[in-house]
Amino acid sequence: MVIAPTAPAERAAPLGIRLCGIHHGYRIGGVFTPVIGDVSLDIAPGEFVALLGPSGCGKSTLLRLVAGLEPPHAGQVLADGAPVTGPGPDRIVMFQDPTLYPWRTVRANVALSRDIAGRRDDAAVDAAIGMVGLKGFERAWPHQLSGGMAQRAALARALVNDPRLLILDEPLGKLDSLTRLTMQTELLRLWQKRGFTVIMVTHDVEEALLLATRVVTFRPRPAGVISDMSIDLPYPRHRDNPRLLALRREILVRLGHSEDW
Ligand SMILES: Nc1ncnc2c1ncn2[C@@H]1O[C@H](COP(=O)(O)OP(=O)(O)OP(=O)(O)O)[C@@H](O)[C@H]1O
Repeated sequence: MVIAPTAPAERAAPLGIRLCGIHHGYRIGGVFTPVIGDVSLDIAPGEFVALLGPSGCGKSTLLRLVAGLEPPHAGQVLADGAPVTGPGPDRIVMFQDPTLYPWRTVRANVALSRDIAGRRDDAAVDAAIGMVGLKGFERAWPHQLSGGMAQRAALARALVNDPRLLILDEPLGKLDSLTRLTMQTELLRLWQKRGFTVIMVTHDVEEALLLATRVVTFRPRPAGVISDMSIDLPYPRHRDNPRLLALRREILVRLGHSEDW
């Protein structure tokens, strides 16, 4: 297993997550529908874990449980051994849509979570903006940004509070393919530099294999783990690496796609 380089001493230590026998479901049209069925996973501090599975299988639901946005019906989510009972500043979620406030500048958007946390710190805001390459755009409004820049601003907002766990729900899903490649590199660089734990949902098997130390695949209705693979490939990874291509094929087959994909 490849773990991120050790974080500098002043950084908050990366968070370890343990999912113990998680069951969850929703009432849809008056009928209870199981969505997650007995999922257990152990995610070590500093790991970069990608979750893959068919649409609607419950990946985002699992992320919401880890974020503490809702409690599981059964089982437990533990963060560094302590039960997760609600959202916390150590576990930051980033969604597919950047959800920037249109009436706030880039700087004010990035500073927002810091303002809410009552920890005004101009240097931290500047550092986060610099880290995602938006220096010079602090005073821009969200409508003046490209899709990739808006997603960078959202990433800066996620990083400004020095998260111990970054929870990413298809964060690059709506970007064009070139911007997506740049953002993948950026995300990897930030993870290697900052050393936080990452749990990322993606639909892109190649993206999972380029970035993650571990790829977990799920079956649907209710979601259960099909496979859990450590990806022992050095960084930077190349999409045409034969080992990566073999893993890609293996994962696609496990997800029920034909071998000639
Ligand atoms: N708040 C909710 N109320 C009722 N049903 C919900 C709710 N959230 C999710 N579901 C249901 O739970 C199931 C899993 O949804 P979820 O968004 O977790 O899947 P997903 O794997 O992330 O899907 P996708 O890959 O398409 O984003 C779906 O059937 C969905 O209809």
